[in-house]
Amino acid sequence: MTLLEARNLKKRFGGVQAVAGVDLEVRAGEVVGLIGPNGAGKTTTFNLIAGALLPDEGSVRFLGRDVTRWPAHRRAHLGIARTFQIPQPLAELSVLENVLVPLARAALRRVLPLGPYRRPERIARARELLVRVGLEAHAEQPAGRLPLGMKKRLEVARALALEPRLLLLDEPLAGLTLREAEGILELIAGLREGIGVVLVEHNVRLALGVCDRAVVMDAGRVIAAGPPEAVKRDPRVIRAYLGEEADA
Ligand SMILES: Nc1ncnc2c1ncn2[C@@H]1O[C@H](COP(=O)(O)OP(=O)(O)OP(=O)(O)O)[C@@H](O)[C@H]1O
Repeated sequence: MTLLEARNLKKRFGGVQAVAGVDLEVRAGEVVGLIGPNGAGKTTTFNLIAGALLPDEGSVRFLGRDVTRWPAHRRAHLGIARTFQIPQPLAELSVLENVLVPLARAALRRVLPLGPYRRPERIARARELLVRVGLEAHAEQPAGRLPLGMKKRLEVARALALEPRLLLLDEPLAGLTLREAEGILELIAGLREGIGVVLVEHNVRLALGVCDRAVVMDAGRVIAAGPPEAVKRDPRVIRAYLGEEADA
């Protein structure tokens, strides 16, 4: 089932054509890697899908509806959740409370009786989400004191609390040690059940290891798209990545 269909997206900032006609489709049950070197236009494309930016041209359809001009919060209500490259937890609150906040928001959206903020079933659900992302042992700690790798896991739990159909992950591996990154990749691989995931990542090798389909961008355009095995052998991808692969 197709969740997201973006067609011919274009976005210009002054003299820079950041996105120059991008098509992107995401189906339920797949992780799509949106890959490309620095400045390729990945973040801009991500923001056009999340609704943080509006395109100059092109369209975004989600669950069969045209959401091209919708603001981010309306898209979130319809089922598009995102994480941020730099995690922004409510630092003074505990890890558990950080998940309770979006759970209360999701209840509000579904017009369920909101009840007290800490109702037992909501706490149970928050704990389940913490188990899912491997943070159950840290539930009572202040979120601000978690190391970066765990803050990124918390971001994922907070996004999952909104019960999204599409989860957008903005460079979840940025700034992590290789070991932390491998842990997050394992977590991402387990997320795809029933939902679509878009993973923005500039490390092509790591991203290709986890995605079902890769969309590779360079200079605002899609230069290759398909299963990771095919994309890896694509001469345009090899050319765009020669420098980067040498350092990776
Ligand atoms: N708000 C903005 N104002 C001006 N130029 C921008 C803005 N956002 C992005 N750009 C420019 O658009 C181009 C694409 O940037 P974008 O951030 O989408 O690339 P990216 O692939 O996500 O790169 P990175 O991995 O470095 O984040 C770059 O040349 C960038 O400088």
